[in-house]
Amino acid sequence: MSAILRTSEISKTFLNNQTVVKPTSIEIKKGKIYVIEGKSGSGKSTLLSMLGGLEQPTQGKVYFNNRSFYELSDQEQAQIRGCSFGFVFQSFNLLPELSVKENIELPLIFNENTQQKLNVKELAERLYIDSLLHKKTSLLSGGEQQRVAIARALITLPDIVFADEPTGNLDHYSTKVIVKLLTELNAEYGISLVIVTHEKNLIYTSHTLYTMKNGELRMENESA
Ligand SMILES: Nc1ncnc2c1ncn2[C@@H]1O[C@H](COP(=O)(O)OP(=O)(O)OP(=O)(O)O)[C@@H](O)[C@H]1O
Repeated sequence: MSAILRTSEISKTFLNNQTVVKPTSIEIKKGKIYVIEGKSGSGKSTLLSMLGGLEQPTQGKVYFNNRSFYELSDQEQAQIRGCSFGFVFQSFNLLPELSVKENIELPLIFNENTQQKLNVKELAERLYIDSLLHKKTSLLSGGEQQRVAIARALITLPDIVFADEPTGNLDHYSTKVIVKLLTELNAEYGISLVIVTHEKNLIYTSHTLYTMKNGELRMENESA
């Protein structure tokens, strides 16, 4: 199967001349789960940001559906980020004054071309936050907030979800709910997942496991 997203030797060097991601080529295929493990500071988040269209590589190219992403217009890039990519960060990034429902619907408001593909109530039920839909997110626990962030990332039924330690610091229950939903939606809709995590159940379900060490990505194992 051909890759939806691929890179040719992307690297990132910051202004202090520190190369935090060494030349890396990776392919993201439809319906596959990729996990990246590695120590703090090894370059995982920087790599994820470059793959997700959030940070331009210093060298090399990122191709989404065979088009060089960072050479597209700002509008085209925003459209791909809004419609085809979903993001989940460890820090939730929710708007505290808005309700759970409004936060989940944010991608639909920010980008006029974005379409709602999943039903808010149904998604909320699957994440056990349906009774919280009208509450402000500032009133929720960390685990509940992350489940809202997951719903927001999935509402457009993206091709790829990028998640940076989505279950870091969360309680066992929220972790279990999040792992279950991500793996179910991967199986049901063929959403590809690219996840930076140390969570053993996500590592267990991954099709390809990578480790990042001093900016170098290494494939540890790959299943069919
Ligand atoms: N904008 C920036 N300018 C300069 N250095 C940066 C910048 N962003 C990240 N770095 C540095 O790049 C290195 C890799 O950071 P990165 O966040 O990618 O690592 P990580 O593996 O995701 O770490 P963690 O697990 O702690 O999140 C770190 O040394 C960090 O300080």
